[in-house]
Amino acid sequence: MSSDATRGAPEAGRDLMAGAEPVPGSAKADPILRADGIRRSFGGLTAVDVEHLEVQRGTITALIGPNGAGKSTLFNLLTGFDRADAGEWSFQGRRLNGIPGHKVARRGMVRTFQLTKALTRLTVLENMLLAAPGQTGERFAGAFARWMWAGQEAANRERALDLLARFKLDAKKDDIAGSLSGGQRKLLEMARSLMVDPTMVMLDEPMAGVNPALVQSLLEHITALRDEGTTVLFVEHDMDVIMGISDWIVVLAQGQVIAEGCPADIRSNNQVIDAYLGASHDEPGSGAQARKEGP
Ligand SMILES: Nc1ncnc2c1ncn2[C@@H]1O[C@H](COP(=O)(O)OP(=O)(O)OP(=O)(O)O)[C@@H](O)[C@H]1O
Repeated sequence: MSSDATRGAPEAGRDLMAGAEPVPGSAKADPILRADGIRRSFGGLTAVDVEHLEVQRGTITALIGPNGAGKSTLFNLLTGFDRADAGEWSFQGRRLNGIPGHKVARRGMVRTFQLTKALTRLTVLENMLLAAPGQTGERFAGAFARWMWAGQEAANRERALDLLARFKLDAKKDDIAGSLSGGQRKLLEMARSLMVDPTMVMLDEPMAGVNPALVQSLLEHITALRDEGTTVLFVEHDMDVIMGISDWIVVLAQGQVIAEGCPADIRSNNQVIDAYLGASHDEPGSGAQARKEGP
């Protein structure tokens, strides 16, 4: 891809990485997320075995690796959607072990989800409202609570409409989500995650199945989030996207962090190239695209 948005992240994000060593488990100046000894096995297979990982606040960090490296499993563990066999991890200094996904989101760390079949039957606006923070009316009874609840519903609706306008989905607010294109669904997934005003967003393959015409728009949204101060951690297979917008890259292979660094470090790291070639995958920086889904 040769677009402006992939030509290089604004310096601010990369400046934050200036003191970080390009080695697995390297310390960051101001880590928003830390994980130690996090492990998950399925039967005899160790899917994740990460000794130490820190994610720098205010940056776009990519989590990459060949198929089956453990990226999705690590995402699930960190966000409370799977249980680790061992390890400790914290977000903004608070331990997250054993905290379920919806509570992790309330603490400011949200992940995107592909639209499930049930959600595709709802309208775009209904999808947004379902992602809104907890409803006050569920906790209190009586007229005062109903009045407060109505106020909250109005605020949620206003936020949803603002976000839909930002992602250029406002004209589609009453359309059934299932009628959206692959790229528009990705925009909706991102917009949904912002309903809770997160400090950190974790994007699971934001470019998968996206028509090239919408890739540019998605990239601009991701860099805009970072420029507004939101920390972004994303899993992606498209090497052009990864090398273009990441401030820092963490490489997983067979459940372990085998390399970390800025795009230039990773591009020339032989261990990373070997891991990808060993998995018959794209060579990092080759420009080849290995999307799981078609356009
Ligand atoms: N629920 C599960 N039960 C059994 N094995 C699992 C389960 N989830 C993941 N695995 C296995 O754990 C390993 C890591 O899988 P994971 O999906 O985390 O990798 P990934 O890096 O996200 O791969 P991809 O890029 O293909 O999505 C794989 O060998 C996978 O088959």
